[in-house]
Parts: sequence; structure tokens; C-alpha cells
Amino acid sequence: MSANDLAQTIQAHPPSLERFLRYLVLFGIIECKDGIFSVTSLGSLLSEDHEEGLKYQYLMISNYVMKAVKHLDHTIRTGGVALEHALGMLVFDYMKQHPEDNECFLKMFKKHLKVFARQLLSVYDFSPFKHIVDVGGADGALLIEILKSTPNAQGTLFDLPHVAEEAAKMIAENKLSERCKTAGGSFFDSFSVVGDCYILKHVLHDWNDEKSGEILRNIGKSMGRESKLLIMGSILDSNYYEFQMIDFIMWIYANGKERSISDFEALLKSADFKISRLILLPARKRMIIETVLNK
Ligand SMILES: C[S@@+](CC[C@H](N)C(=O)[O-])C[C@H]1O[C@@H](n2cnc3c(N)ncnc32)[C@H](O)[C@@H]1O
Repeated sequence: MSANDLAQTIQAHPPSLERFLRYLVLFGIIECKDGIFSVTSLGSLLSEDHEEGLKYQYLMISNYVMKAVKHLDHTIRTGGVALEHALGMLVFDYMKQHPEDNECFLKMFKKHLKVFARQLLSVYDFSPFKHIVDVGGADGALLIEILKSTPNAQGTLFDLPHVAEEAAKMIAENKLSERCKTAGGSFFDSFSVVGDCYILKHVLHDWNDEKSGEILRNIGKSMGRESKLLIMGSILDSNYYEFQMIDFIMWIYANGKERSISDFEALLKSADFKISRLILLPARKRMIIETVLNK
């Protein structure tokens, strides 16, 4: 569309809109030929329809990371959490008080989890499990896909109470309420959901080793000898700039970190777990670490 036509459609001020579109051309998100603006393939990654939900990832990063970066000196001087210093509270508590941010956060996971579920289900067989517990499972998008493909299993979605409430709605929409319950709470307090398969996906990277050890030990208390804990996420690889970046973001966002396989081995050992299987997913350095209690 021309800037004029677009301005009419979205009721904008034509010269200002045109100036803004020309600015976006600099980044390769929009291109302009003969006065007609169109979205490039790079720009389409940010569209509402993109299957991984990069629009929401971008919104979260641009909003929260910029806030955190301004408080980076706090982290460097004290070892504290930059974003917590910026917001006056832990990011998860802040989101509870800001539903529009929480919605953006959950949309980001919903899209990504559906894509991840396809990769996971093609390499891991959940059929031996009777009760699958997704710890910090956000709105349940991953657990829902797993349960759909594992009709004999029950599920429990565990997350902070305000997130578990949203998950209950999604589970009901997917007609899985009979087989899948939600439990709201904190994995730093009492955690007593008994299952034979636990999932921790992209949770440990939010926390430092001490806090991650607490989460693992709390889950371990509910696990039987035959239960498995599946840790899923990304592997820190110094050759991949993207993960160095995510490591930096996790640091200023929550004092968390991305970990290499040997970092995971040491963390798991300290919490009395051992690795029983390691599956590397080809896409974007993701992995599934299957663990059991080391007793
Ligand atoms: C980075 S997200 C990962 C979500 C999802 N597992 C995924 O891979 O997309 C971390 C999740 O941990 C949850 N969480 C944060 N603090 C928690 C706590 N103390 N107890 C339980 N869940 C918590 C958040 O609400 C969020 O859903």
C-alpha cells in the first residue's frame, strides 16, 4: 500500500506514517518500490501469524530488556538482579500485577510451545507414563499437545497461581479438563504433585545454580525411583551468538543463565539427580535431558 492508503486504513497521520515506514526500511523489515510499501520476509517474522510468535518475543525483549539494561550497573556492583531492581520486584510478581504484559508473555509461549511440541513428540515417547507433570508449564500449550498424543496419561500443570488459572481455561478449551488438572503454587515452597514424568522446560535458565538446585530438590521429593524428570531447553554453545545473547538476557532479567551440558551435569549431581539419556534436537541447539534420582 502507499503510505496514504495505509494511513486511511489505520486512521493515521499520513506524513508521520510515511516517515516511520521509511525509517523501518532501514532495518529491512519493510521495503518501498515506487511509493508502495510492503513487508519483507524478515518483517513477516514479526507478524501475528508467525508460528513461533516472534512478535511477542520481540515485544517482551524490547520492553523488559531495555528496562533491565538501564540497571545493569546494579548487577555489576552488587550481583543483584537488574530487572528486579528496575521493577521494584521479581518479574513474575510484576506480571501478575500487569495482566497485559502477562498476556503477551503467555502468547509468546503458546506459539513457541506448539512448534516445540511437534519436535519433542517426534523424538520422545510419552506412552509409558501414567501421569505427566509440567512444572512451570505456562498456559499448558506443551502439556496439552503431549496429552493429545498420549490418550492414556493424566496431566498436571503446575505454575504460579495466576498463570495456572489461565492454563485451566486453555485445558478446558481443549476438552482435556477430565484428564488434566492445574495446581497453582511456587516451586520454591511445598511442591507435592506426584507423577511418573516431570517436565521442566526453559525454567532452570531463569534461575541461578542455587535457586535451580532448590527447584530440582523440591521436585525430587515428590519423585519415585521409577519417575523421570525431563529438562528441556537450550544448550549454551560459545559458537552460537544467539545463545550468548539469551544468556545475557537471562542474567539481567532474573540472574539466570544458559548452561552447557557439563553445567547441567554438575547442577543435577548437586541436587541428587543423574542423567539417563540426552537427546539433542537439531533445531536451534535445543536438548532434552532425561534424568532420574541418583539414589
Ligand atoms: C521461561 S517460562 C517457561 C514456560 C514454559 N515451560 C516454556 O518452556 O515455554 C518460566 C515459567 O515458570 C513460571 N514460574 C516462575 N516462577 C515460578 C515459581 N516460583 N513457581 C512456579 N512457577 C514459576 C512462570 O510463570 C513461567 O510460566
